[in-house]
Amino acid sequence: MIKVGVVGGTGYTGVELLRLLAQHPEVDLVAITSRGEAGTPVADMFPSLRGRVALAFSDPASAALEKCDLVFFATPNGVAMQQAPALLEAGVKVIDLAADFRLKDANVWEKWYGMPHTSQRWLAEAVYGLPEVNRKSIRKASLVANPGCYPTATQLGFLPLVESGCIDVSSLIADVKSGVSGAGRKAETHILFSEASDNFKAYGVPGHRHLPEISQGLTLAAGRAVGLTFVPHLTPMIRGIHATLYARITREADFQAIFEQRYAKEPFVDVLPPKSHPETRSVRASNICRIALHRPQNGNTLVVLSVIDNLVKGAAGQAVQNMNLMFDFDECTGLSHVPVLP
Ligand SMILES: NC(=O)C1=CN([C@@H]2O[C@H](COP(=O)(O)OP(=O)(O)OC[C@H]3O[C@@H](n4cnc5c(N)ncnc54)[C@H](OP(=O)(O)O)[C@@H]3O)[C@@H](O)[C@H]2O)C=CC1
Ligand SMILES: CC(=O)N[C@@H](CCC(=O)OP(=O)(O)O)C(=O)O
Repeated sequence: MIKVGVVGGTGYTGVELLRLLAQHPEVDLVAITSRGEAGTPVADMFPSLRGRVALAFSDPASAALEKCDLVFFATPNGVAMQQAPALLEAGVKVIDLAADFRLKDANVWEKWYGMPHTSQRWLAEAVYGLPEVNRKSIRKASLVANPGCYPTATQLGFLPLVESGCIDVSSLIADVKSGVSGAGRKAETHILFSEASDNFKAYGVPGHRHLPEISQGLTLAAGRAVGLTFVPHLTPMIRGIHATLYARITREADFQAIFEQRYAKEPFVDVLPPKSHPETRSVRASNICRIALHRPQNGNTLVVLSVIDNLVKGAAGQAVQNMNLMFDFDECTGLSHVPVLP
């Protein structure tokens, strides 16, 4: 068993982590922090965890996190880069669910996140936690930067094509929809029930902070700079991401076979039969990404459909998958739930 702490246990990714960790046979949860709720039993705030998590929230300053083998940060952007280095220097492994260690260039980080990076040493050491790309490095990492939710669905959908050399990587288009839990648990007007339900809108069209993260990953996969148009949308559902991805063919190939071969050994990527239409509810509460490929009217545009649960493969589940790799557990431990319908 490993001793695990969670910094930021009151947000949606925090409680999703607790749901998964409470059922993980190799994990002993020893600390869950909240500054605002210190002293409150976790199960008082989240009755779904009654009988499964006996801890109370503790203040991060007094939580003895340095006694853990692994600490997850499920905190807003900018927190882990301040608090994780001391733990890492004490030999504790860290997985950050926020964006602090995702962008390799500190100038790009500052441009998109509006604050200087305070831990460039650990930024250089961090491994981007997309197991389908970096499995070997994740196994040896002390610090894993867990990918964002839109970047997970988008990169998994584009990767086989970008790696194949058979598409024009300068004209990629990602039209992606997210459920409202993607915005977190904080009180904000645009995610009030009467604003977000029975409504649908694009946002961040001039530039969203996941654009540089997706571009960074696809550029590495392509071996040259990619050109990407990324448009996120807010949909009136709670969980789920649906990415509709467009790529122009430059060389003919059996694209369905390319996808099937690329993900043949991936436990959490399911390539559907040709012409399928994956639904977000087919992955709800699971760590699975389902992908389907289309070639409308046999033209020269490929359309890839990629769905995930933003809180699981897009956040907490992928973080547990990374933990399994870092501690040499079976990669699927604690992650074999069947999706929830309806
Ligand atoms: N929602 C999603 O689908 C996804 C979210 N993410 C990322 O995961 C991270 C967490 O998001 P989400 O779960 O929505 O959480 P919230 O942002 O709603 O919650 C943040 C948590 O962090 C704690 N916290 C806030 N500030 C500090 C601080 N300075 N020091 C210590 N703890 C702090 C809060 O508790 P308290 O203030 O009481 O200490 C709370 O428990 C974010 O960076 C988000 O971008 C990533 C992928 C998907
Ligand atoms: C629907 C919604 O609002 N989604 C969030 C992105 C999800 C997220 O938390 O991303 P990071 O981990 O990179 O911060 C947004 O667009 O800001």
